[in-house]
Amino acid sequence: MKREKLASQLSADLAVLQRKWHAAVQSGQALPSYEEVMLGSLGRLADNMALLELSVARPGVTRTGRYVQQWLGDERWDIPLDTLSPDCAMALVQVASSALQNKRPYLSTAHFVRDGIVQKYVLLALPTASRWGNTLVGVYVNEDGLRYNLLDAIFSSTDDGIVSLTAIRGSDGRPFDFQIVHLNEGASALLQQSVNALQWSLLSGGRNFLCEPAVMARLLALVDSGGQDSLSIDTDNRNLSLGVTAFGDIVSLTISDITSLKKREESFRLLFDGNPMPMWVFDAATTEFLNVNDAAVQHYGYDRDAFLRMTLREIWPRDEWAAHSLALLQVGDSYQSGGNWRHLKADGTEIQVMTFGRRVVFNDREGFLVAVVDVTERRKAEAKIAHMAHHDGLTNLPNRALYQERLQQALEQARGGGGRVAVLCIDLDLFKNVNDSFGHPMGDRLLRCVADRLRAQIGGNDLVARLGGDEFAVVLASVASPNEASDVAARLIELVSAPYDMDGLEVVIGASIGIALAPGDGDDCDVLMRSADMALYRAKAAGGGCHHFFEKEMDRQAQRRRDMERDLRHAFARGEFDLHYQPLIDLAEDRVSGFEALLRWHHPERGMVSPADFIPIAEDIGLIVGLGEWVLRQACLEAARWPNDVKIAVNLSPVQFRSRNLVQVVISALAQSGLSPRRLELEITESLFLADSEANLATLHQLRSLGVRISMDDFGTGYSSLSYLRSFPFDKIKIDRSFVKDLTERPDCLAIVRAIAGLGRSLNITTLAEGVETVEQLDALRAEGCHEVQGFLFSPARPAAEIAGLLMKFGHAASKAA
Ligand SMILES: Nc1nc2c(ncn2[C@@H]2O[C@H](COP(=O)(O)O[C@H]3[C@@H](O)[C@H](n4cnc5c(=O)[nH]c(N)nc54)O[C@@H]3COP(=O)(O)O)[C@@H](O)[C@H]2O)c(=O)[nH]1
Repeated sequence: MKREKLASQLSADLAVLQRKWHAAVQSGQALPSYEEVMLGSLGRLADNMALLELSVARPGVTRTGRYVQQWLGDERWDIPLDTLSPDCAMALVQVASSALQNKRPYLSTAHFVRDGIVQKYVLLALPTASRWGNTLVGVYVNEDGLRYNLLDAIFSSTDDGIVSLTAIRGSDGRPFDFQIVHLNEGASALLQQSVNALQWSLLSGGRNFLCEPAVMARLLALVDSGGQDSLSIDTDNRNLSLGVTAFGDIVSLTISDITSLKKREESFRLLFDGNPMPMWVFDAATTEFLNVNDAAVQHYGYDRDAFLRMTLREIWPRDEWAAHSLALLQVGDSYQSGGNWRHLKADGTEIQVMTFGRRVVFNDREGFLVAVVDVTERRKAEAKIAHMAHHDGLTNLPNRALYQERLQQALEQARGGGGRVAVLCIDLDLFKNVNDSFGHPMGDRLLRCVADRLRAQIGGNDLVARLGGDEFAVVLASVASPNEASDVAARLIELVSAPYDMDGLEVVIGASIGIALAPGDGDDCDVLMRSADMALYRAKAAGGGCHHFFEKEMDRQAQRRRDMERDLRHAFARGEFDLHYQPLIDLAEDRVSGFEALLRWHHPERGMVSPADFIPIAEDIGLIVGLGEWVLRQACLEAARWPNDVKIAVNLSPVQFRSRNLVQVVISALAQSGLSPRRLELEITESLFLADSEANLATLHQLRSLGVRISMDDFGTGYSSLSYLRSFPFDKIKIDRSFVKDLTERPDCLAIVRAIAGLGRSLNITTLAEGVETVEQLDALRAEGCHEVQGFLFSPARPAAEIAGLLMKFGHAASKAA
């Protein structure tokens, strides 16, 4: 019967039976009666029915229709289930049990294999109750028409080729050819011919790889010997694997395309053998090396054969045997060594490695494929970087970071044990001179020598560090008393001050040391270091070559200085600065020849702060550059309002020269104010020549070439005032007021003033005496031939608003007006 017809009859039968069952159910009863459902009225359907009784000692099929008898292959009635074929028994029991459990009809399907053919059956179980009180299940069984060949299904489910051959024997009884009796689609694809073309064909007449004489010979040999064989065939860029089994004259072939597998193997081999990273496979149980690549042979230095006779243990340093073995026991299917392991090379050198392993089967042995990264150089570099992070590159002494770490530790220990810690800040005296005179390479050598001497003295828990430049520091982790710290400081000063032999050149420097103690001078690193720094400042101020302990007063001074710095930074924006002007008197003409602009700071709380106090601070914090520019512009603007023959003198700080745009600022101030350059005098001090004098001289020349006049202020107070007169053509020398002050009482001062005035005359430089307070001083200066004077005798510096009055007062006969 056609499948469609079978299917429609099947669904009609199922519908009838279910309707019948439901119609037979009486109200109040769980199951309909057996008699109602099964007896009398089933007609054609009775052929497909089996009656099951499960609730008895030996469950079985009590009645069967004709169709069911064929299905069971058993025509008896009352067949115990355990004597039925298992597939039928299981299908019946499952559907009947489900129906009884649910107390309603239960539909199920089952597949059965008969003569290699798979058939699908539908089973409908109808639970009923017999009048004798037992339950009986009627099971309708019918085929749904779907059948297929099991072997074909299996064969076609694989891409592998399956071919059955039968040997053809000649008259001599020997096999000489084969006929293909069966093949699947996979074989057809691999042999590149259709199933129809191949089936029943002779291999001898074929054109595929099975027909190759070498293959045929192997197949024929196997017919004789029986058993199994396997062949590898490379054809048409494909790698094929042939499995052959002979049963008498029947030869069964399985053909697999292993091209991609081969490629994978090849890539693996390439990855392993040609890998620049050392790799090996070792046996998981014995740790024997099963394979090693060229990189491993080269890197470790064992020759391949020796390597393959070794176990892992032989490349482990003895002290790591236990740790290595334990780690191996704990690895899973893959591992990556967390830390570094050490391995031994053939020449006995140790390397640090990281290993990456994966469990593999190699030549049928369980093992691990391992890749090794030699991190020896990386670790050395890391160690070097770590060292560099904590050490000074020049002297190899600990640096500030390590110093602070150690100081912190010492403080914590002292806190716990009640000890005392001393911090010694060391600054070299005269080191700058060596650097300036002999150059930086010599300076560097000297620093290394100093470091060596300090290192030789400071050891144990104590530490000496270089903090930068010529600054060193010592932490004495435990000192019994301040005296002990003082003794160490004195010893270090003596040590550092001993002469250094630099290639036959004797170099002498000194050292100053500031000492701070904890507890007392500070409880944490920063405070303690600051305290030691303040003490060092005091030692330096005392002339160097000595040590000084921190005192609380230093802290107060430092605080005052910090306050001043803070206030100074805001003073400009708050408009707290002002310029006052002090008249300069020309003695020959007896009139005001100009004014010196002097900066004033009106502090909101402190009142008037002297420039002598705040200008050095403004210089230190770099504020003087902006402030000096403001002074210059302001003074030029003011002077532009004065008569044309009245000059303006403006003080310049050496720091302003460092800014390198001083000339531009002067040009701009002149242009902005319209003041003639001839009316501007710039006052500089000798300190300008102490550093970078070449550049500063060049700037001075540029300024002078603008037409601006240059005065040397505070003349006579520096170390080599006279020599500076040779280096630059000054327009004016201002004789320092310290000489003027005692002019009339001290012959030496008079002699100095006389000498400077004479110098001025012979070099054609105007001389001005500062700080003239008395008529006697004025007379003496006039007698010595000074050209100009300035001082309280005439007027202190006054605000701009009073200039007109001063000019009026001293415009003519100034000396008389004073
Ligand atoms: N770079 C800059 N320096 C400046 C500026 N303004 C001032 N200064 C420098 O500050 C120092 C102190 O100045 P100051 O307190 O203003 O003192 C000046 C005069 O007031 C003082 N003077 C003048 N006559 C007398 C006197 O008869 N007796 C006496 N005891 N003092 C007197 O001398 C100072 C002027 O000195 P000098 O500059 O050397 O001519 C001082 O060094 C100023 O230079 C500035 O804007 N920039």
